[in-house]
Amino acid sequence: MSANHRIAIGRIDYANAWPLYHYVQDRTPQYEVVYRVPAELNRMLREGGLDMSTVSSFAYGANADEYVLLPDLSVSSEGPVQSILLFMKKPLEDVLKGTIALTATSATSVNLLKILMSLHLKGNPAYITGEPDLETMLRSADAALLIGDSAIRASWSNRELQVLDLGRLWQEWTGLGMTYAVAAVRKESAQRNPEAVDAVYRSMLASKLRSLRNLKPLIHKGVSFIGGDEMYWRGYFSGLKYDFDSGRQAGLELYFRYARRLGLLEREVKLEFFRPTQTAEQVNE
Ligand SMILES: C=C(O[C@@H]1C=C(C(=O)O)C=C[C@H]1O)C(=O)O
Repeated sequence: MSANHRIAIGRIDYANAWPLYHYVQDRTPQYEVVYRVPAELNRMLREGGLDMSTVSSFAYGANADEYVLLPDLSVSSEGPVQSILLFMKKPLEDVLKGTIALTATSATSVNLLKILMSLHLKGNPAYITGEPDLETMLRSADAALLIGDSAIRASWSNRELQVLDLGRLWQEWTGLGMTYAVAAVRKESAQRNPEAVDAVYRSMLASKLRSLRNLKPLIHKGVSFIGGDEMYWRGYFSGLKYDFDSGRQAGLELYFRYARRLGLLEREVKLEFFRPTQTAEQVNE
């Protein structure tokens, strides 16, 4: 991890992050990309096993002193997200005082659920955590929270269950968008190797712009790797937002304040950004 060595980059191994990485090479002289679920990336970045990664936005909040954010990159939604879903086998009023199984792969969404349950819906459920398998989870709980590709697959094959989309619920309650993942760099890595961080940043920005300009390659990848049809994937990628503008930052700051109120975060979070040599506009030209 010292200067002139390849830096290690984490990549969320879910469809929701594809636009940020689809055109980013897995290995260059400057960096190497590692694929994992968010909880694993959160841990690896915290322990210094990665220099930079897309991580749960909650994990940024918990370690904000150690990280800086790459500007203009996020995984967000303004309303329904379609892949952060609470599957309920009982009516909501029972779930509010029942047991909810949480996926062990997440950090943002499990805490978002706790915020919504407690502050918005005035519930007080018990929580258990397990592997993201809906059938197993619902054997010992009244509802189960899944994220990412597991949530997408489960939404296709469990149509008898009631489903709450947490992005939709958050927006109905706060009027704001929600940011689930951000791109964070360890401060020491950004200081030691700014050129490599800059190279990854430019490459991710370019990937985002190219992916969103023409969704077809991602839509085809979704159909062949995960299933569903082209219409589903067009709707999915159109519903997700990948910029991190001031409105989305305000949504995330509100989430951090609620998380702090519930004791889920110890400190107030201030968003701090890496200073790239090129802006998003310049990459776009
Ligand atoms: C949009 C999603 O957001 C993901 C949710 C995360 C979390 O809950 O910690 C982390 C990364 C995001 O990519 C999703 O899972 O579908």
